[in-house]
Amino acid sequence: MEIGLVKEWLLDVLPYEVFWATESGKLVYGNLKFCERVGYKSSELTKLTIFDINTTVTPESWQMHWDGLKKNKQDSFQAIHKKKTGAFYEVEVFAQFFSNNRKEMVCAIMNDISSSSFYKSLINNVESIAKVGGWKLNLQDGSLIVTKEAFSMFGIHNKEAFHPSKMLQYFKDEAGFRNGFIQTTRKGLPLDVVFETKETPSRFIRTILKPILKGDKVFEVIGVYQDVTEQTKKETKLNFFKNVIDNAEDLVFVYSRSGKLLEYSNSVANTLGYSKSKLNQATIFELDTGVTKEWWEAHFAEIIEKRSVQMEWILTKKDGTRFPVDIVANYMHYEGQDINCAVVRDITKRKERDLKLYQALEEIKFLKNRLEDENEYLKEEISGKINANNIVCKSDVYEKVLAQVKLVAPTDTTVLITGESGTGKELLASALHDNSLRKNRPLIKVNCATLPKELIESELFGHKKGAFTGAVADKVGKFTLADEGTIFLDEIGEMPIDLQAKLLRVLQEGEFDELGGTKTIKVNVRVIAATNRRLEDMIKEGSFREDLYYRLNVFPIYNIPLRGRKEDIPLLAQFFLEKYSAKAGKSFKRLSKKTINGLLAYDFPGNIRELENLIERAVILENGTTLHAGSWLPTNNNMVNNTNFLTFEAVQRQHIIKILQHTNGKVSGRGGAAEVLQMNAKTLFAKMKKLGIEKHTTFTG
Ligand SMILES: Nc1ncnc2c1ncn2[C@@H]1O[C@H](COP(=O)(O)OP(=O)(O)OP(=O)(O)O)[C@@H](O)[C@H]1O
Repeated sequence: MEIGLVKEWLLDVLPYEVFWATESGKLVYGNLKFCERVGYKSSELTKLTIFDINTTVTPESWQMHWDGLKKNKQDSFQAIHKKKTGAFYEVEVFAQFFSNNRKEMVCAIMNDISSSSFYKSLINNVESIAKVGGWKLNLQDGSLIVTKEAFSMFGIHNKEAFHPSKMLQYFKDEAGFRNGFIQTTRKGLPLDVVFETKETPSRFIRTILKPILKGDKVFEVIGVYQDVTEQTKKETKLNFFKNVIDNAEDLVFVYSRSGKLLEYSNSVANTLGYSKSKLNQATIFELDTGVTKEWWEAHFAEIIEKRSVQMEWILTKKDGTRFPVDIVANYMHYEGQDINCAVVRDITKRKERDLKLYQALEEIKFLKNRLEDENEYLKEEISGKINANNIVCKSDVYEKVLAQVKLVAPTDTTVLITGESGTGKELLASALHDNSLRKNRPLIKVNCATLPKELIESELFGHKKGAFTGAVADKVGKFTLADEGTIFLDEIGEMPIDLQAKLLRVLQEGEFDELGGTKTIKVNVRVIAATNRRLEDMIKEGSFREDLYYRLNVFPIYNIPLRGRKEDIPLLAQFFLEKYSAKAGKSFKRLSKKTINGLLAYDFPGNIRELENLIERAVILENGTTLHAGSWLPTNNNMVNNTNFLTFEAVQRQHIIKILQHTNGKVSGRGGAAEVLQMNAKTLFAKMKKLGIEKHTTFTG
């Protein structure tokens, strides 16, 4: 066998792919294995160039590669070859420069590394788990090898786009990336920087560039991209929290079990006044001389047991100033050691507030006690008796009145109660009845002033059907109703004179004649009469029968006006306050001293009724538990000036005068005041007399 044939045979049996190429890149030979791998026949192959096989190679890079090989004779690298079908595969190339018959040539011997799939897949897996992609850039021929993970990390599929000059567009800091690459390639400086991508949400890619030097020149760059988004975000979060802690007003101390200060917030240095270099070396025992080793051990044991302990403490600054703090000491176990993380809050302001609050509370307590004492005194002052008949009394004078009531009540004696309007005459009448043997029978009340004169008779004595026009049915009189009971004739002074005889007969004989009937009716009635008029004067005037007066005045009781028994005012006011407060759903409990003084200073022309109305109004107007003096409280001055406080009689007087002015002084007859007022002329005359309106008064103008 010829030597040449042996060589050729050898080239075909060796487990390597081999081809020869000329300076122009033309392929002049390919062994059987190479032809089989790329899928060309030997005859087809010799028509191809290196650019058909390795698509990343350009004429310029081939020339550089050729020159390098010519100089260095050999080189090894990885490359990607393209088959006739268009598929790519990776190879490890050992290139050797040689000349044959003066012809210069490159012999490339290739080992298919894509077949070592086990290692390849292992590397791929490791890369994808670690999120690490690698690449290698040959600066001489510009060839680039990129791992699968590196491609998929950026979603790129072709090498051109992976070149660092293109990759920079993926990062926000394009200039930083470009500079880093230039520094590595030109100055041989390695790079390890995290770049943020432009995507949303962005990722953080750790970029490592390692220059491979040949002599003093960088001929290759090995690059690593690592997706460190998660770590970076965690770090950012940690930094954020560290920032929060540093900027918090609270002081954060992290101590080891031995008492060494491991970490602290900025506020610690700022507040305590220590330098950071001092704090970095400090222990709890230096920072707080009050803490002993025993105490610290016990404290640590407690936080280990309870996980968190809260306490108040006094901290000392570097300059010796002391201030109160609130400490929450938390137990943590970190990197194999026990940690005390204490959050400390300055409570100076709170303590000052507490002190002020304490002082305020003390003052309130003092005022409360004083008020209670006052109230106690007031209660004592007004604590009189509210007897079974709801008659409030404290004054001795009124006690005497009540003693009279008590005395006469059980008898059948006729009682005449006199006194100003609103003094409680009706109340006394009720008390008389309730304390008599007749209490289980009715107490019939008749107000003679409110009844039209012509109706009083039938009201008192009843009538038979047809007794007078309008008597459409029989009517039982009040005397009949009060049989076995009591009749209370209020405003007895208003009783028409012609009826007084009939009344006298009932009083004397216990009988009367029915109006329009034939029968004489016998009744057993106790009579209690009341008047605010001076009946003696009326007798003199001839408008009240003297005999009736004596018959009524068997047992006179004079009801004292309120201004004559002022001691009763506080008690009465309290009684009405409670009554109307409950009624109005308010919470009044007491009257202020000023209110009581105001009430005592007032004369109460309207007597107890006026006081009652006043308190009722005040309860509506005011709020609280104590009734304070307000605009509702009258004075004797405004009583005179204020027309709002005109008495009922004054209003009646004004009204009658107004009408008389209108009728030119005419009282009775057509167009007279009695007709306008729809009342009996005699009644009006009586009223006028009572109110001091003289007949001869000129009413014109
Ligand atoms: N001692 C008292 N204790 C409690 N309430 C009282 C007392 N005296 C009077 N009152 C109350 O004052 C109001 C007026 O009383 P009363 O109607 O008995 O007076 P009066 O003298 O009959 O008035 P008038 O002459 O105008 O009919 C009533 O609501 C009554 O309950």
